[in-house]
Amino acid sequence: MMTSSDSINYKYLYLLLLISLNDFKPIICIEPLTIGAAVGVGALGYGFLKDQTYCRFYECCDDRSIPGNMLKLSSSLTYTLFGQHLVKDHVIPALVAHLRANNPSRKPLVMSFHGTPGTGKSFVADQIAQALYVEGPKSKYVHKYLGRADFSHPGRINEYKERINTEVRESIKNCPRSMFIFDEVDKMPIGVFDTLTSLVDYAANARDTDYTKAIFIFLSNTAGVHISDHLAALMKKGKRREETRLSDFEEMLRKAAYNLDGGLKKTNMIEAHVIDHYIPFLALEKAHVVQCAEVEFEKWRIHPSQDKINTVVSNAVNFDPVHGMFAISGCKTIEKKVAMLANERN
Ligand SMILES: Nc1ncnc2c1ncn2[C@@H]1O[C@H](COP(=O)(O)OP(=O)(O)OP(=O)(O)O)[C@@H](O)[C@H]1O
Repeated sequence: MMTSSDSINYKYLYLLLLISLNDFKPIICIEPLTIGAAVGVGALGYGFLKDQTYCRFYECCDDRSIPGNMLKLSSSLTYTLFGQHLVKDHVIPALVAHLRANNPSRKPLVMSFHGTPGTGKSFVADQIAQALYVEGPKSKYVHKYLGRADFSHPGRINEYKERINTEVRESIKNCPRSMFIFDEVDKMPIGVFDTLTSLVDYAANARDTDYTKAIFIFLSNTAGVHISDHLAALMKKGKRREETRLSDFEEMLRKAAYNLDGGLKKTNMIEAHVIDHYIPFLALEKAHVVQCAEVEFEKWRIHPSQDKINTVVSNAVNFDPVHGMFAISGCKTIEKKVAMLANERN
């Protein structure tokens, strides 16, 4: 049986129902938006957290994976690179200026390394990659091309141009702090870099991609002999090797790169002055090759006498017939010779 208090309760219930129905309308309207927003925020948050976690363990285009450790480079070049004072003196400041947060330059850094074989061009390029990227030269942001292997046929020049253009654009779009090392540039067909000029030049900074943070390094033997001749001439005049300066070689290198056969010949990259630094790798003398041999013996934990090291170097290295003081292949063959001797001992 229904009591009066029950009927009052029903009234209240009816009122409550009205209120909640009224309230329900906006809730019904708002709900899809609210759910959408919540899902969106959730997805963003998830993506952010996932990126944070992912980039903590895997390589990303960020400060953790690309620390740009110039102190590391400076110390590794100081202790491991022999006979190349010009490289130490100029490559590090060039990189430091380029990596500065408030770098006013509106173009990528472009350096061209020149020298005879085995003077340390690839060695230095690898050390730069090692210092800039946690993954070193194996970083997915370091792109290395070999003239002979990648671009050997003059008949396929247009294909090569297209490849360089596309790969460089895509790589920089993916990570503006990418590095490109073109080795054996002297073995590449003339004109192969022409399409690169528009990317590297000041005017070419596209709206959707930041090209200014990239680094390009060209390695070649072009003008290596000219460097040796000039160095020998300066030394004959009484200049010590360590007293030679970049200005003694720079203009000569620019002209030689433009005029001698190879990937940079007659390139508009030189005409447009987009190569910031021409770095000469001086031909190595016997004393430097001995230092390389010492390092290699050290790797095998063998400590031969100085006489023994001198003998190994004399047997392994040929000196250029013109000046008689520069090792023709620099330190290039020393690693294999020492490894062979070490294996014979074991
Ligand atoms: N100046 C140097 N100081 C110390 N080690 C060196 C030097 N030059 C060369 N080496 C040693 O010799 C090896 C071969 O040198 P590297 O490949 O850098 O020569 P390169 O100049 O690039 O020659 P190429 O023009 O033939 O490619 C290096 O890995 C390094 O161990």
